[in-house]
Order: sequence, then C-alpha cells, then structure tokens
Amino acid sequence: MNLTPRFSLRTGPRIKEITVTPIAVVDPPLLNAAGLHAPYALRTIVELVTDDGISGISEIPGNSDIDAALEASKPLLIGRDVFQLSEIRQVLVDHFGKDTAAQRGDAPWDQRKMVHIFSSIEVACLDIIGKVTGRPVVDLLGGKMRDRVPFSAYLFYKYEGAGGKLAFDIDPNAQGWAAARQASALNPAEIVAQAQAMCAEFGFQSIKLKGGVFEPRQEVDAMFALYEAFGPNVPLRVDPNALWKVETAIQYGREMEPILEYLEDPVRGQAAMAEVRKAIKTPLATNMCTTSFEDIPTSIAIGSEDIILSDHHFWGGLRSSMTLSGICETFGRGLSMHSNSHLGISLAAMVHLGAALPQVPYALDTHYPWQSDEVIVGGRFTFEEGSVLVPQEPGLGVELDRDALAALHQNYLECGLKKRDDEPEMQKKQPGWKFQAVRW
Ligand SMILES: O=C([O-])C(=O)C[C@H](O)[C@@H](O)C(=O)[O-]
Ligand SMILES: [Mg+2]
Repeated sequence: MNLTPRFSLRTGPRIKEITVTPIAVVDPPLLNAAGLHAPYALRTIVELVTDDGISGISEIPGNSDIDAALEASKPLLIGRDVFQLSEIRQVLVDHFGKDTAAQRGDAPWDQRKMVHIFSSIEVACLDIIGKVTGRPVVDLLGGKMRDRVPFSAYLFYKYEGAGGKLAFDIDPNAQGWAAARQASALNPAEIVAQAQAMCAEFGFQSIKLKGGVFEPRQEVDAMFALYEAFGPNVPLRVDPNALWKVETAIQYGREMEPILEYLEDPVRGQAAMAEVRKAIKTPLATNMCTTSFEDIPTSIAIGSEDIILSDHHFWGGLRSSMTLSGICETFGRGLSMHSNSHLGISLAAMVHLGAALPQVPYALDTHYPWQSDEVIVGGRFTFEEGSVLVPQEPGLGVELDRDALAALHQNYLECGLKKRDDEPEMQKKQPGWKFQAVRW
C-alpha cells in the first residue's frame, strides 16, 4: 500500500507576509475603575498575505510589547499553511510559553501576550480560509444560529470632551449622538441623558453602566434612575470592575435585585465573587475573575459567577471562544461578550462569533458607539434595533481601508502612547489620583 505522507496533503495557502500596524483612534474621556481613557485608544491591525495573494485581517488591543512579540513571531509563522491553526498555536506556545494568570494584571483589561497574538493570527487566518472556501467566518465556527447579533448600550461616566486632539474640548456644531458623546456624564441625570441619546441612535434594548468610578451609592442611584427612565423591560447591568468590598456588594447587590439583569464583577477574585453570589439573587457576570481556561476548574468548584463575559482577544481567538461556550453549556454558565474600545474589524469578528454561539441570552457589550474613526472600507457598521447584521461575504466580510489605516497609524506615531494606562490620564484631571484594586 502506498501511504502518502501526511504533510504532502497540506495544500492550503501559506503565509507569505505579516504586517503589524499600531493605530491610535479618537477616544473620549471615559472614566472607569482604573482612571480615565486617554484621548486615543490604541489598537493593532494585523494583515496576513498568502503566497497566492489573499489577504486576511484582524484587530487586537494595542500594546507595544505585544506588537514587538508579534514582530518576533514572524519567522515562526511565515510559510505556514493558514488552515493549520492548531499547529500555529503550538508553535507560538512553544516559543513564547503559556501566559500565566498573574500576567493578566489587576486592570479591567487583560495584559497577557499569547492570547492576543494567537487571537490576531487566528482571526486573520480564518478571514483567509473564509475567502478561500467562499464562506463567512461564522460558517467556519459551526454555522449561523442567528442573522443579527444583539448588543447592549454601554454607558460611561465621563468628563466633557470628544477625545483626540480636542481632548477635553467640545465641537459646538455636533448634533444628536455626536453631541451626547462629548457631553459630560457625572451624575445620575446625565447618565440617563446619555442612555437616552445612545439608545435613540443605536436602538439598544439593554443597558450597561461602567461603574467603579464614584462612591457606590451614587452609582446605585444612577441604576435606579435608569430603571425609572426605561422601565422594567430594558435589562440593566452595572460593572464596578471589582472595586467593591464583599459587604458593599452584598448590601447594594440586594438593593438592586429588583432592577438588575446581572451584576458584573462587583468584587475582586473568584473567592469573593463566590461569597457575594451566595448572598444575593441577581446573577453575577465576570470578565475579571474567570478569564482563562485555567480559571475554569476553580470557577466550577466554588461557583464564582453565573455568566462568563468572553472576549476573543483575551481567550485566544474565535475557536477558543467556541470551546468556552461548550464548557459554559456543560457547567451551566451563561456566556456573553466583553468589549474594549474597538473598530470594525474587531466588531466583525465579535458578530461572527455571536452569530455562531448556540445561545445568546444576553446582549453583548460593545464600545463601538464611543469610537468615531474606522479602518474598514465603506465606513462604520450600522445597528438596527441594537443589533448588527451578520456579514454574508466570504471571511470576515470587511476590508482594510488603507488610507484610513495610514492616517490612524500617523495618529499613533504622533500621540506618543505605547500601551493603555488610565492612571496618568486621570492624574491630569485629579492630581495624585491612585488606582486601588479594592476601593469601597
Ligand atoms: O467590562 C469591562 O470590564 C470593560 O469593558 C473593561 C474596559 O476596559 C472598560 O472598563 C473601559 O473601556 O474603560
Ligand atoms: Mg466588566
């Protein structure tokens, strides 16, 4: 019998070029537990081009260390078949080692390297595989369970200002949501006004407030003000990003039981989350305590949350996120999606994943309304009644706008930011302000 060696069967397109482009996109002065958003949010755009000239793209949070690691991974990746995603992952793990839980850091966002690198390469490869096979990425993840993916309004306390070069200034000619996006929101009434403007523009049918900014009483009052304004049919969530003490979370968690869909990361760490979860009826969600596959055994053993807010940038890509969805199904966890300031390539990937998930019981998070820049051809995605239509074109269904990419890269060069750090930005407004992992 003539057994053909396995490797000769690998006929897929091979990676010929990898381009890593850091960009800076205008971001308003949004407040959070870690401080204040800088006038620009950093993203990195990755493009792979195959030996037969097919391009695949992806977007990840910007961080110069991760960009450098991506540059260093080029010799490991050039020449590889884009279909061999498990092999690509293994080669990267062998070279960089596995991320550790400690590398995630205390901030609301994740600082691990491998997950970001693999996410960027995997999504770009899936974009190429989709183009080669003529199928949208959702079909490579198991197929489309829905035609549109629902997102939630994502409210922020904020200072007045538009971000970018305007930083804390405002454009007096702005209208509608563009005007609301630059308005201040520092008390419950202004948060309600922000929610009304955002929901009117995008049609969102669920609302999340980024908390951990003010003393809890004020944030809880804002949630009751939202409930009063929107009524019982609009699901509400609040996310103090783990800044509350256990007793604070239990006290306010109980008070908000009648009005919350879920309470997101009230306290820090799986053990504290499990304690709060036993004491209140509202489901708990997390993108901070159960953030990797290594965290799952303890999550299940002690019951730290009801809902995991996955993020393909932090869980190592779209296929890992589908694996996570299977684990959630097995162990009775809900699954939804976390976000960070992002553009349309990330949104497209989130929408394909959201369309492939067996269940989407909770509208997903997105920061997209806060961004005004775009890096894809054809401009920005639109939302209908808070949902985004799943692209039907092969691959991700979005194409790089090379002029926009060049302009946003120029922003990156000029703004001088290299990685996200909200503490020094906050100190510009409140000298001496310090991040505290647990505050109230
Ligand atoms: O749900 C979350 O924790 C986030 O969305 C984390 C983000 O970093 C958020 O706090 C932000 O953009 O300031
Ligand atoms: Mg969160």
